Amino acid sequence: MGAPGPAPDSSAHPAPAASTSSAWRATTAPTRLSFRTVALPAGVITPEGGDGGTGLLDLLAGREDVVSWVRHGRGLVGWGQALRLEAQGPDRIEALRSAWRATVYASWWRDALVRPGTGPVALGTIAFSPASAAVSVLTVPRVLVGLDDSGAWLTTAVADGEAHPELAEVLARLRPPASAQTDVPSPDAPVVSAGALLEADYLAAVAEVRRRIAAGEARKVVLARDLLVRPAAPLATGDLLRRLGANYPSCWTFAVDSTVGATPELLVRLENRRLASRVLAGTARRRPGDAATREREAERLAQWLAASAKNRAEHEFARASALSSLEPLCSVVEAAAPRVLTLPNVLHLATDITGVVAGDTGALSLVGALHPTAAVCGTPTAAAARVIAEVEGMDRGRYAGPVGWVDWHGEGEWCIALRSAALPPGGVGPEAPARVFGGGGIMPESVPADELAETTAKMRPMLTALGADV
Ligand SMILES: C=C(O[C@H]1C=CC=C(C(=O)O)[C@@H]1O)C(=O)O
Repeated sequence: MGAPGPAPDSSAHPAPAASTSSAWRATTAPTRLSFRTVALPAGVITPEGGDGGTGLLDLLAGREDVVSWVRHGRGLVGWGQALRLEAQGPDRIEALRSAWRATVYASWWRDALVRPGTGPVALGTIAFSPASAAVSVLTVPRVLVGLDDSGAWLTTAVADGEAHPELAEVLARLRPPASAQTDVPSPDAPVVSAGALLEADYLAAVAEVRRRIAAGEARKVVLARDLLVRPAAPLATGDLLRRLGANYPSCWTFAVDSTVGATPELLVRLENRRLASRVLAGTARRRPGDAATREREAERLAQWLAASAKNRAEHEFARASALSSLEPLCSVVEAAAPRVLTLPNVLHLATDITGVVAGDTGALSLVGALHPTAAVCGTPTAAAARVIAEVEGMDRGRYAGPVGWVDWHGEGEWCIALRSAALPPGGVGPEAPARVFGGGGIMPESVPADELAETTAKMRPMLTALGADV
């Protein structure tokens, strides 16, 4: 791996030291990129849009080929691709971590803001299983727009030696045409069909997992299913994301390499060596209805969930697996008492974890240590993964895998790709179905029909964004 070339100006940040162990280094020399971050004028991008400003997700109206990481209107959106790193197999997370580090080492950047998400950033989506046919990817968009409480910025990434686009040119493209701003849902319902398993087969699969748990093969197994959804008319990925962001503002509305969703589960955020994680497991499903009825129902469900022995035990497995993965990598880890998280479609038992990482452990190393937690796999991990592989009947692809972003010094934010879908390349339409996923933790006392209904409730964010009435 070569040493960095001459800095284009003295404000460029020095690159961190090169990685010494890397499957990546053996195969290819890292690409040299040039990044430039500039602050955007106040009011151009606003959390809610409107008032003369544009919301981050509004920038994606009508677009394919987008990336998104937005919560409460803040985060990152982008388009184009300056670099794509791919990996597969058991070492996929470490290979991506190492390849990104080598890329950063070879690259240059200007960034006077130096805030989380400014400067070099890659967004990633990682397959759930080491045996998956789906590739795990880190992608560097050519244009990335960010917004936090201090304001908005724009990062452009080009190959080293290539000119960055003129700022005026990019700013002119930041306001999509008015025609693209209006989301007109198709009046016709999408066609929804079974994925790997018919509903009856899923009920049988839950019963089979219960039987295996009773036989002592595992203590908890997270089983999932998929549906194929063909909207009546083509739907741009950017418009799908705007619907998800509007309906589930407290979730992370994400899109990376055609993996899209609105997830409530934070795998790990690393900022200034401090980490945060939010473990979710244990669910009560909400019914559609008017606001007042739903609010009363949510209070009742919250009490029920907090007292449910089955859900508390299910949650405890997930909480314990996250803590035991983090402890060896941290100088301090603390977990709050479980609480109830209320979302528009479901309620979950939630544990907030905070900690301080030891040494120079980065976000992707934490992701590698945490994945798969018992929130998406089960307990014990290897036994549960074996049962999933034998009973679920599908390759999960990137569903239930890590999704998020990493910056130049290895910090960033990663969630679990739940409430998600795999979109076909080129976007979803009548001939090109979205594959929507949902799962749930199976415990000895699980009732198959309840577990099936729970998966449907968890699919609701994607199904309604695709135009289905559930
Ligand atoms: C596996 C999923 O949810 C997990 C996260 C929260 C609650 C869960 C549960 O109660 O089963 C699951 O562990 C999913 O949404 O597909």
